[in-house]
Amino acid sequence: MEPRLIDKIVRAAGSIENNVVCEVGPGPGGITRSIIQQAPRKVILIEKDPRFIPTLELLADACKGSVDVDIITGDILKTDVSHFIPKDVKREWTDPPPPINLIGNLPFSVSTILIIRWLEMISKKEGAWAFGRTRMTLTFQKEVAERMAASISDKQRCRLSVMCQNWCNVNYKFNIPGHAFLPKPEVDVGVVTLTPLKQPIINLPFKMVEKVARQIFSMRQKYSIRGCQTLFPEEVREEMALRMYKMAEIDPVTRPFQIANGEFNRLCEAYNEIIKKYPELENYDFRAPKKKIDVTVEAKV
Ligand SMILES: C[S@@+](CC[C@H](N)C(=O)[O-])C[C@H]1O[C@@H](n2cnc3c(N)ncnc32)[C@H](O)[C@@H]1O
Repeated sequence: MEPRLIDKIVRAAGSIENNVVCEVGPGPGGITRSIIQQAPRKVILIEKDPRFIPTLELLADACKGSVDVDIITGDILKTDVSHFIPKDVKREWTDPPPPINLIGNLPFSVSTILIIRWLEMISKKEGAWAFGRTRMTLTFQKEVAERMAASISDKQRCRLSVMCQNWCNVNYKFNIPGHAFLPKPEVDVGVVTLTPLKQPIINLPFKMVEKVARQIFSMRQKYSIRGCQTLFPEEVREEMALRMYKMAEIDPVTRPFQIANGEFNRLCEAYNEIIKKYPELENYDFRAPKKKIDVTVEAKV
């Protein structure tokens, strides 16, 4: 990639001088060189492919004495970066973000899985988020970046938008044309920065928010209550979904992409109330092989 574009990705992270920078998937170190030039306090490189490690070691040797570089051969999906972050950079969650930056230009298939995994860690304040509201700068396929940032009524709005925006401030910085990369991807690239919010909009467990958002968006073009019904077994589906919409004061004919995050909050809170009352419904999974659950709605209301 052109040096100008590499610098642009690093600059999207803001000032990284004196920060601890964790780069995921450095490859032969294109972005790493640009990171090192900004005088960070420490650089942590996590690269899965051992063939790139000797080049990264040469790079680390070249800046010995000026920047401390840790090289970890491993899969970011299985690595807890918190082990490599100095303890003194820890901040309270409500403080401004700690001087830590996670930066990565990973294959698209990895970055999309990674952001979901990281959102769950943010929700639990684990890993890099045990140090406070650690910021991320990552590249995604342009369409995925657009979905992450999509606001209400945007045609790209989906479960990923609700999930990302529930735990983070999503800042879609800019696009990089696919032809700027080697090998050339078929699609353009979107650079996104995410800063965890002090308070999530929906303050409920990650898995529950994910389940409600997944089912509601499962029928994108239909009334949102149709997708919501799939949160419940067939016998009680219509009754329970209607109850959920009444409790949340949402019009059942609203389409999924027209539901704002605050309204999702009311829907998730209503779902939480319903499963507190009917705990046997909590593990219902529309996608699992069918089995009958004994719920007598009338008797329990
Ligand atoms: C698209 S290349 C980008 C290289 C470099 N960051 C750049 O921008 O020029 C992606 C890099 O991520 C690495 N990678 C892929 N999956 C990974 C994973 N799960 N954990 C860590 N690194 C990974 C690949 O080996 C490769 O070096």
